[in-house]
Amino acid sequence: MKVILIGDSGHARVIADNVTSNGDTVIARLDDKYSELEKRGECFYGPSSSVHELIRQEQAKVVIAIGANAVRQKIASKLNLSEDNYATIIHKEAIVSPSAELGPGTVVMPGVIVNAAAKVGSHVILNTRLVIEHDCVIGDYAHVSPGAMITGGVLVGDGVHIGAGATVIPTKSIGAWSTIGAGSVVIDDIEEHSTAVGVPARIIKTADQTVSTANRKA
Ligand SMILES: CC(=O)SCCNC(=O)CCNC(=O)[C@H](O)C(C)(C)COP(=O)(O)OP(=O)(O)OC[C@H]1O[C@@H](n2cnc3c(N)ncnc32)[C@H](O)[C@@H]1OP(=O)(O)O
Repeated sequence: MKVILIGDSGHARVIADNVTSNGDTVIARLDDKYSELEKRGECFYGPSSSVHELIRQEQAKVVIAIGANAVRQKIASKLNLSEDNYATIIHKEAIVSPSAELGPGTVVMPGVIVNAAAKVGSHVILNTRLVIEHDCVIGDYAHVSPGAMITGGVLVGDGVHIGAGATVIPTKSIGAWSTIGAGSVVIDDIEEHSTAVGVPARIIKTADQTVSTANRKA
């Protein structure tokens, strides 16, 4: 498979490694820091607007290789490609249950385990060595960071960022576009657009306010 990466930063370099781990080839790195499409060696570099031309010319699939969830969503909306135009990239050293589902544009890094009947949406990042346990549902544009442990039956909303090494206990829900701090342990449902940190995780920010330290539960 030929793959076009949208984005040309550190995250894109990691995804390029994932692509080549399977014997596939990155044929283009598109980023709006480039003004014109040009070929250097075997790879095209150019602005993201070149993507439509390259898909037609090269019969390639696309991955939006940008770490920020909201930016990934914005670019997907702007490109307006069909689901078929996106690749799902699974590193050869990840373990994905045959009964799990992964959406288009989703990337699965080395050492990840996705267990039975998990449903992972589109344009999701499942980062290095995390675990998504059985029956979890992970929304579109979510990013689960390295080493996180998402236990059985957890619901992770669209656009959620779960920090490195965080744990979510079984059947809890993380509302859309919330952030869980690195190393936190989520033992309660977390409402949308919140930031929660600590062990156990407590909400420190909501969509329209910052919860003062004094008001947080001990
Ligand atoms: C390959 C890769 O690199 S993937 C990237 C993975 N990235 C991550 O895991 C980063 C996750 N991000 C975090 O943990 C961040 O600290 C966030 C998003 C939770 C909070 O960031 P900010 O909104 O900037 O909060 P800020 O740094 O101002 O901290 C606010 C308070 O929360 C506390 N806090 C922040 N993060 C944490 C945490 N992870 N655990 C416990 N407490 C925390 C701070 O000590 C501070 O407490 P105080 O008000 O009592 O002083």
